[in-house]
Amino acid sequence: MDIELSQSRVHGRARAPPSKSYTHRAILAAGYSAGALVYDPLNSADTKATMRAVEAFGGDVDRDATEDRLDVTGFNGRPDVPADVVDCANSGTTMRLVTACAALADGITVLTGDSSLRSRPQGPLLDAIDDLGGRAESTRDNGQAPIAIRGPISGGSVSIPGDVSSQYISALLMAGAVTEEGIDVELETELKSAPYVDITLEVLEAFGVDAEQTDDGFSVSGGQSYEPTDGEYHVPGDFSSMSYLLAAGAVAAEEGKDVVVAGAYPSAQGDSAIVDVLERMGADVEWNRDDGYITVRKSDLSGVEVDVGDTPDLLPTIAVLGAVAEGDTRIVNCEHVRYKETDRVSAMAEELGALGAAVTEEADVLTIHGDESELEGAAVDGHGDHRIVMSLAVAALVADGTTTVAGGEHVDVSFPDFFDVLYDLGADVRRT
Ligand SMILES: O=C(O)C1=C[C@@H](OP(=O)(O)O)[C@@H](O)[C@H](O)C1
Ligand SMILES: C=C(OP(=O)(O)O)C(=O)O
Repeated sequence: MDIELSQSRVHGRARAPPSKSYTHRAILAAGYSAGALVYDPLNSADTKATMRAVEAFGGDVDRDATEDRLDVTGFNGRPDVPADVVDCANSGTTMRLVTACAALADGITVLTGDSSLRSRPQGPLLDAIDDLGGRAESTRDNGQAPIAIRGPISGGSVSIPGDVSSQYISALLMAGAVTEEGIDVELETELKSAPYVDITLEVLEAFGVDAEQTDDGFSVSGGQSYEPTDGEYHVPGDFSSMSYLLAAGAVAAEEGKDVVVAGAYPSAQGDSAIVDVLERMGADVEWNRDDGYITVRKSDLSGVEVDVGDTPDLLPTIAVLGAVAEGDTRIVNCEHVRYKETDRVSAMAEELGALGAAVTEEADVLTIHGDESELEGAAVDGHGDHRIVMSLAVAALVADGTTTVAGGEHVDVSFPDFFDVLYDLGADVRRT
């Protein structure tokens, strides 16, 4: 589906969707338990893949739309061997978290996904499962899905690189809690995307599971049970999704009016750093942490340097801000952002370039030269990636004329009603 957007001004109040990262973990943690209620879940293509996986392992996930809740019957720490191949669709989080869960089952689980997911790196996690006494193989022997995992593992110690995906560590910690021996993870390199492991630790704690950071990595003891307080868990709002709405306000809010984003309570999400990035760029932004909302007005932005080591998902949003700002915006420490649904470093360089931005791409750095950028409406491609689509839609609000973004349907991965929210804020947006 193509989305046509014309230069627009926006204002008003919006609510960001619930956090994708917390929802995945809450659904799987509820699966590891005897059963739990997950309130305010994100219902999106990616989180549905995790729901399907919990069902494949013998659990059950029922959606109660009136209560905005998922009623999860768990498999109580002992996943069945799935009766069929598990399709993780476009979701890296699902594939990684489910790989470690599959290693607990007494048999073989086969995981696959769409063509994007089948090109993303799984090798380090497969090696870790092997080292823990299971068998894990890529069917094409290239470290990518489809993958086959044979369990059961009983825990142990393992070392793993930290600079490919933090999801490997989250996966091992979640599964390790219900092994006999527990799992110690030693990091072979510096950890990228570290706040996502903090999110895992926060959800584990909410489900009564102890896990901790150690001098050289992370550790979880075995023999634990997942039991959330009062049998329920509440998912907070998603700061990665909020970043598009905040960026829209910063570059395109109507004169004298603001964009207010609700659902913004503090949590372990590294992507709340978007507020700090906007402030550093000179945006007029205020975060009321107690009441959970962020207010932003249009302001003149200046280029800054941003290290996205902890916050890879912010790269597309920051790149768009950079194209509107004065001077250079240097996004550094971004090599791991190439291992996402698409290579987001090169996708943003290409598509912002098509809109008239001047961009320099290096292996680990993306520089947007705001002074040499004049955004003009054009036909751009979302590269089948929800974050590329949403960030290009923000760029389209300031580009002269009309922009067409191909692949608008991919927002269903993390923010299914993104275009409705943008429309309600006043954007001139049409599905074609
Ligand atoms: O664990 C998670 O929920 C996520 C971790 C990050 O991936 P990496 O750890 O692979 O960088 C992030 O990019 C992804 O959107 C969600
Ligand atoms: C990379 C992302 O998710 P995942 O790794 O779960 O596919 C994302 O949402 O930007």
